[in-house]
Amino acid sequence: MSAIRLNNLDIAYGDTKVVHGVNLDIAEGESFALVGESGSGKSTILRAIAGLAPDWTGEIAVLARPRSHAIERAVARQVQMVFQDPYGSLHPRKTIDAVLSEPLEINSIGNRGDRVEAMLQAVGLDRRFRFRFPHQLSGGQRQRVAIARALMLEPKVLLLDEPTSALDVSVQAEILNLLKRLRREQGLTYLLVTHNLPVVSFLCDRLAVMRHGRIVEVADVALLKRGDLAEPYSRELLAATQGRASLTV
Ligand SMILES: Nc1ncnc2c1ncn2[C@@H]1O[C@H](COP(=O)(O)OP(=O)(O)OP(=O)(O)O)[C@@H](O)[C@H]1O
Repeated sequence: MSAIRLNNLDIAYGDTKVVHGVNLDIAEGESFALVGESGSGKSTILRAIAGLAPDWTGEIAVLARPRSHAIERAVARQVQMVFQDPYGSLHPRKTIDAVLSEPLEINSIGNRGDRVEAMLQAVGLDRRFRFRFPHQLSGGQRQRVAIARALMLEPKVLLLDEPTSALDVSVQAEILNLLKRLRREQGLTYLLVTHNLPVVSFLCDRLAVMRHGRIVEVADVALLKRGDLAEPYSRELLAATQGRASLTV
């Protein structure tokens, strides 16, 4: 089954169309990357799938169900977003316990304490972090909390918007390993936006290269690793990273 299917998707901000005619079919369990130059519309596509960019036409289907333009609670339970900046995405006055309990409260899910502790363990955080505030955590620990929050409702799909680019290089590797493990353990589907081709090689099965709001190429990661992308623009992008298409973590 498709986890995410986009059919002839156009997305606009006001009068300006920034995504043009995008078609994508991402299978359940797949890890898929969107790469391309800044402003090419990658994050906008994630926002539209999450219901945060309402001005779109075409079709967005999540787990084979077309989504509407409204915020849909059923979709929100199945698709969660993780943002680049773990500093900005966590409320500074809420403890980690409050941050992780909130999605459970909103959805009237009980047994919250146990669920919060189990999730802290799943993302590799000691239980003593439970009643701390975000400013008492490192950047990497905060991103673990952001990932934990996204997973509290046991979604099928994570939309990851540059999830490691705000972190130190050594911490990036830890978070990438965590994402890889969680995907395996929980059978998650990832749609990841990144500028970092080594991250794509490490974490993804396929990628789409975007330019000016359009997809120019969809390829298997094996082709990226071999430096064998077909389109001239994709090859330029690869050359700009000086051939760094693999990452050792
Ligand atoms: N809230 C907004 N209102 C108006 N225009 C926006 C808004 N958000 C993004 N844009 C514009 O939409 C276009 C696509 O932006 P988007 O953030 O999707 O690109 P991106 O490929 O994710 O870029 P980056 O890699 O720099 O994050 C850009 O021209 C951007 O300026």
